Amino acid sequence: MIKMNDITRDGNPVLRKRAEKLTFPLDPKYLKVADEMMEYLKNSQDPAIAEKYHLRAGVGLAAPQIGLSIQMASVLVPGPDNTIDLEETLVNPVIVSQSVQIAALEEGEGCLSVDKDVPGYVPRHDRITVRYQTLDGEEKTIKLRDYPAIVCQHEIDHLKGTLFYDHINKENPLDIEDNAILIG
Ligand SMILES: CNC(=O)c1cccc(C)c1Nc1nc(N2CCN(c3ccccc3Cl)CC2)nc(N2CSC[C@H]2C(=O)NC)n1
Repeated sequence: MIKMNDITRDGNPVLRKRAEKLTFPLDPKYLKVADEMMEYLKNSQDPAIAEKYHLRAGVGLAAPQIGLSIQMASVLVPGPDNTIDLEETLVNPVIVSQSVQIAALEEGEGCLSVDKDVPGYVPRHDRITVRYQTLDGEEKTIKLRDYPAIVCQHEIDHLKGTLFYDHINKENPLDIEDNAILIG
């Protein structure tokens, strides 16, 4: 199972590389990686397992965060009442359209690869359309908004070597355009 010491931390050059596109059929070793990344997210969201193995909770994990510079990211976004809003492993994801409307998490963003707390709004698009391939190579297009959209932008950033704090206003971290939507 993936544990915190398997997660690359800020400063590791792999987090600043553009990840390689994957070809299909996927090498079986990458299928295993996808399973392990999703398993990490599930474990990290289970208080008992997270405590037992000292896992930081996450709703997204990108392959560069476990040292693999490949275009693969898993997202597991819970909805209300133990529902699941989004559970998917995105291969070669591309944001094909995005809203002018800006949104940000009201509490800022955290990242499993960034140990320090970096306060500030991370301006992102409130709505996005993502085109990606599933693990069996099927092309899919999904439209996302609000929290799931923020999470996918954060994970797709990882595949381009971007970290969330790159987007924070350096002069005034709590500065964001007036009509930005703050997601609580
Ligand atoms: C600095 N302030 C903050 O971090 C921050 C502070 C407060 C609120 C938010 C909302 C913040 N922000 C933030 N909180 C999260 N979690 C909330 C808790 N949750 C979770 C925790 C326990 C069980 C199950 C679950 Cl589900 C896991 C996910 N996740 C992200 N991000 C940024 S996009 C990728 C995603 C990620 O997975 N990061 C590791 N940001």
